[in-house]
Parts: sequence; structure tokens; C-alpha cells
Amino acid sequence: MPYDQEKQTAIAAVIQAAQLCEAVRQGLVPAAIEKNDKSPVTIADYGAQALICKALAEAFPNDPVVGEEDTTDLRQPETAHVLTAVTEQVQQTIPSATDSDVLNWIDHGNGTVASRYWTLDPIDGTKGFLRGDQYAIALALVVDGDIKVGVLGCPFLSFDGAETGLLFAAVRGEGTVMMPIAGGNPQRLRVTAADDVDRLRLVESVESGHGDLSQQAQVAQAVGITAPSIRMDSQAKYAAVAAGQAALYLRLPSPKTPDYREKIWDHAAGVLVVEEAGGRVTDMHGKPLDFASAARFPNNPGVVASNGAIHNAVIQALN
Ligand SMILES: Nc1ncnc2c1ncn2[C@@H]1O[C@H](COP(=O)(O)O)[C@@H](O)[C@H]1OP(=O)(O)O
Ligand SMILES: [Mg+2]
Ligand SMILES: [Mg+2]
Ligand SMILES: [Mg+2]
Repeated sequence: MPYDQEKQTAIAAVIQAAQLCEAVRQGLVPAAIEKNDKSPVTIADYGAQALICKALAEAFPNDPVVGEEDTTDLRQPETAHVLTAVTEQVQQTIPSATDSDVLNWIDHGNGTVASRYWTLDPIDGTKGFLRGDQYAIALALVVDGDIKVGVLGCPFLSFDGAETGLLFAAVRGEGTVMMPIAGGNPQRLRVTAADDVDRLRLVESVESGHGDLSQQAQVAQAVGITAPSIRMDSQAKYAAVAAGQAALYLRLPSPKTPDYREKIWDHAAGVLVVEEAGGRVTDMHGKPLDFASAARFPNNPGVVASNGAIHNAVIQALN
């Protein structure tokens, strides 16, 4: 099977990172540090990036990793205690890890977009993680601008009252599967059918500043969605569309930050998980998202992820 080694490596690394994140969360209330852009980061974000980058560096030493976090703040003398805490968490998985190993592994995630690269969000939805809500560990492999492998770990997600902690994995052309993070059989996923009125639902961010709630509501109404929206943090929203729990995920540019450009690690894994489950993902104008250029989409405003059946109607309603 194509990309089988990549898929297996990515799944194993995401599961390790998911266990670290849940260990941090089940300990004391995780402290957040504020980054330059005022967004939060925790020892779990750093620890998850360290574990996943170590695994990728060993298995695929020539592949750059474009990850969210870097070590600038961690290397400051006043945050030495934070680095110590990150290393302690990483040592639960790799007992020999030193502070210097951890810094080097995190920095392995500061690669740039190339003909073949990985992109990593060690915790997508850090605000959800801190609130005790949804978050995701998102890892994808991109080759010549095309997402080939996407793995989403959602440690706090469950559907229809089944087990909590789900992992979603997709390989281009091979479909999407869902499996419990704790272990169990993979199950093939399919987006909701066009005529499944019960599942004709919109999923959108909890953070009102990450989208345009009023335009999202108007578009949903225009395509016949009448149920109240599901509010969820992180790329777990893509998982909800892939699993048929929702028919549409809208992320339209917030009027407060109209120039915000979405980052590749906030979407790559989720996009493939939806596409391989039979859905469609584009920007708000119906154009494919550009994973070939840079860490941020240069020219893709908004994101629309759907079951495919309603996609054209959504784009029409938007334009
Ligand atoms: N103005 C914005 N518009 C859209 N997304 C944003 C904005 N500001 C931050 N984000 C990103 O939204 C993601 C969380 O999405 P959600 O709200 O769906 O859970 C985070 O990765 C965050 O990036 P960052 O980590 O750089 O702050
Ligand atoms: Mg962040
Ligand atoms: Mg993110
Ligand atoms: Mg993040």
C-alpha cells in the first residue's frame, strides 16, 4: 500500500503525543504561556511537538517538518522551569530524553514547505484544551502540494456515546478510518448522505473570533440547515464531517481579522480525512486550498468542508 510506512509512523507518533497531552491535562490545571501573537501555548503543545518530530526525524530524516511551535520562548532563562516540565513529560515516553534533546526535537519542526514535507499542529485548539473541551493533534504529509497522509488524534472526542479518544487516519486514494486511541479495530468512515436530514448540521468554532458566526448562520440557512450549529474546538470539526455527524464545517473570515491567513497545519490533516471519507474541502470561493506555497495559504480566504453533496450550493450561497 502506498505511504504505509508514513501512515504507521504518523499514527504511532500521534498516539504517543495524545497520551502526553492527556497526562498533562489530567494532572494539575495546565498552565498557559502567552506567545508573541497573544495565543496560548502549554507544556503539552511543546511535548507533543517534541515526540512527533523525534519519530519523524528517525523514520524520515530527509523530510522537513513545518510545525507550529518553536523554542524561542523555551530557551529564555526565566522559563527554565517550563522546559524542565516539558522534558519530564517527554521522559514518560523516552526516559533518556534531556532538555537539549527536547529543544532539538521541537526545532526539527521549524522546516519550510518543500516538494515533500510534513506539517504538524501538536495541539490544535489549545484554547479548547485549556477549557477542558475538544482539541486535536494534527499531522499530515504533503507531496507536490497534494496531501498524501493525514492523521488526527482527538483525545477527548466521542460520537454517539461510544468510547472517548478517537484517531482518524487517511491516505490519498485509500479512504479514511476511525479507531479508538486506546486500541481497537479501525472502522471505515463515510460522510453523511445527501438525503440524511437528521445529520444535516453545521459545525463551527467555539471561538467567535475565529470565524463569522452571522454569515455562517445565513449560509447554513440558505442550504436548508435548520438545526442549531454544533460548536467545537479544533480540527475535530473535520472529524465530525468525515464521520457523518455534520454535513458542513464553515470557517469564514472574521470581520475582526479580515486579513487573517489560515495556516497549513490547521487544515492539512483534517482536509484529507474529510476528502477520503467522500467529502469536499475548498476556500470560500470554491478554490482548492494551497498546500504547495507557504506556511499560510497566500490566497485562500475562508474554509468550507462538506459532505460533497451540498458543496456547490454552499459556494453559490457565499458568492
Ligand atoms: N482570527 C483567526 N481566524 C481564524 N483562525 C484563527 C484566528 N486566530 C487564531 N486562529 C487559529 O484557530 C485555531 C483554532 O481553531 P478553532 O477555533 O476552530 O478551534 C488555532 O490554530 C488558531 O491559531 P493559533 O494557534 O495560531 O492561535
Ligand atoms: Mg496555537
Ligand atoms: Mg491550530
Ligand atoms: Mg496548536
